[in-house]
Amino acid sequence: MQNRLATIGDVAGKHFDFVVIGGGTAGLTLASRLTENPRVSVVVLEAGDAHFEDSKILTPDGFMRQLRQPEYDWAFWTVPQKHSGDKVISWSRGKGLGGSSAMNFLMWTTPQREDIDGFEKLGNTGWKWEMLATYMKKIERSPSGLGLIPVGYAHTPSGAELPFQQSMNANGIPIASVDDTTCGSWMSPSSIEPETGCRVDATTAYLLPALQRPNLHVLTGAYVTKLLTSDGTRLTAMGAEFVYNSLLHNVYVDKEIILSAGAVKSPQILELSGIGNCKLLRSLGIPVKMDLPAVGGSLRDKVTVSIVLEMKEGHDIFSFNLMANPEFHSRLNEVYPNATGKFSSVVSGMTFIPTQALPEGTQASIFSTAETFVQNAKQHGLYTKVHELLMDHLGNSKVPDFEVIVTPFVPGAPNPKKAYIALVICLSHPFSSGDTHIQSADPQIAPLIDPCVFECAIDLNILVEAFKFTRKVIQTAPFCDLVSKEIRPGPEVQSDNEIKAAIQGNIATIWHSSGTVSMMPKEIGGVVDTKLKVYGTTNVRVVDMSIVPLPIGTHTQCMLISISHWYEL
Ligand SMILES: Cc1cc2nc3c(=O)[nH]c(=O)nc-3n(C[C@H](O)[C@H](O)[C@H](O)COP(=O)(O)OP(=O)(O)OC[C@H]3O[C@@H](n4cnc5c(N)ncnc54)[C@H](O)[C@@H]3O)c2cc1C
Repeated sequence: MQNRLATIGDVAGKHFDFVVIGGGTAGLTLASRLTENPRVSVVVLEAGDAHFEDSKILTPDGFMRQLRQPEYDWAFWTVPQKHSGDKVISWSRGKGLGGSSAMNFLMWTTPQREDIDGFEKLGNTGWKWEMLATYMKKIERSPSGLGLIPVGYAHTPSGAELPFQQSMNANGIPIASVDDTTCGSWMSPSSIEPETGCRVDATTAYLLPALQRPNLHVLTGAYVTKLLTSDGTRLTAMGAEFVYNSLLHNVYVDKEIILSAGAVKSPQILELSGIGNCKLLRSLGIPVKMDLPAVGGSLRDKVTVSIVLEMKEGHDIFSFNLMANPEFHSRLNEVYPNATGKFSSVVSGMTFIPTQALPEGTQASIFSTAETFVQNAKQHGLYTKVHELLMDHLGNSKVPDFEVIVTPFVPGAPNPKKAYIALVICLSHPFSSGDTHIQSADPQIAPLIDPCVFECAIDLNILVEAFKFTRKVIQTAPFCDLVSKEIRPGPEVQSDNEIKAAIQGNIATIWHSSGTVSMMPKEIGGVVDTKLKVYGTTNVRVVDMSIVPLPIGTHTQCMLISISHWYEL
């Protein structure tokens, strides 16, 4: 396969109809779609390596060995978060072919109708759930679908998922079964090959079946530093500049440049190309090509806090540390007689919960914080259309406000022979938003990432209540019978203030960054139009998570791959 990749000689100084920047989730899906037409030539420039047949990628739990490794992960950090005691947050993004789809947790969830319909309510005519739903069905290979992504259930869940679901149910949360809401408890499907149990990412699903096409050229190790644009009131991209083996090269485009470098790097490339906030660009000595102040703004990600539990022995709960330990394999063979391939941990249990499912007093406290937020934001002229939609979500019992994920992944398990489960509590629709901007004209210097976590108090309030609710579920049968003790943050954390401090001190993200090149009308902070074209340009599009203008309550890969199929070139 490696020898089907392009060489620098195939690309440098050459012309292509389409130049796709970033061979990640969206980029490879698009490149595959575009080259279905043999008359169209496409080059993909990917900064990272190919990683073909790499067990850290193919084995579902291999991401534990990828996280923060520079070969696989851009491994960014945020700036200190001032509403979380100046904590910096690890901000992983996949590097190499497949991008973040090669290092994600494989969870496959279709988006909530209201999330996608929200795109249209922001002024993006035509972006409706029904249209996207057609593509969601087409991309899945399942008993009902003929698409390229096999979607199914992993053979080896940890064993904690069903009892947790039953305890959720005992606390009023239904087992999810209906189509019009994601709310409820689910066994999560994964993007996984049923026979081998291997990960399926954008490389395996989209690139490999297309790689033999003579009109598709993929160059790895090609780090794009800027777009080459003509001058004029409407910018036209002539090509892109990239570094390969420490040398600068150009590639030229006849039709369109498509930026698919992800929610951090796509805005970085625009700013390095002189497209962004003119004041910032001038301050860094970058010639301004297009004053587009919203580039890099509206960054949102779903923050999380975890409750880590040590599980009792003798109940066949298999966390990552046990699954990886050969001592436990004979028991695993007995418990999972039909499992094929290597034993590998997966994330299978998730529950989406609206605040309406919480006790009445709790709901009242959340709504009172929300009202205070709205009043303050309106008073200071900071109340946006996005906030308005998030308020609608909060008031809608079909739309989840938080999620609890049962994960068997606890890095540094204190006792390698015991099972540990982390319940990851995740905010579904953060109100707080921040930005990511370049801090230097040097493309090798990482941009600053400031998600402004908890700037809106309502986010912290929801997480505190979600934390208390999750603890109640942990103490409910049958799940409580499996738990030996809470080891993080620990039973001493009880009052609201103690819980707040524990959340602020342990905050993480679920890596669903979006919004930094938002699709919205320009007047309200948009960077791309409904055809995903950058305002003021004739041939620059952005197709990746950065265009998603609202936080999405579910996991993002299914939605993004559907978008990459749907949008018209
Ligand atoms: C650790 C982790 C776990 C996740 N878990 C899940 C999950 O279980 N389920 C789910 O649905 N979603 C999950 N997600 C989110 C989901 O995977 C992402 O939202 C999605 O894959 C992002 O796709 P993208 O195309 O926007 O960017 P990416 O897939 O990240 O692609 C961007 C590509 O551009 C390349 N690139 C960047 N800069 C340059 C440059 N200057 N020149 C050339 N190339 C460049 C990168 O190397 C990368 O390959 C997870 C994400 C992460 C990071």
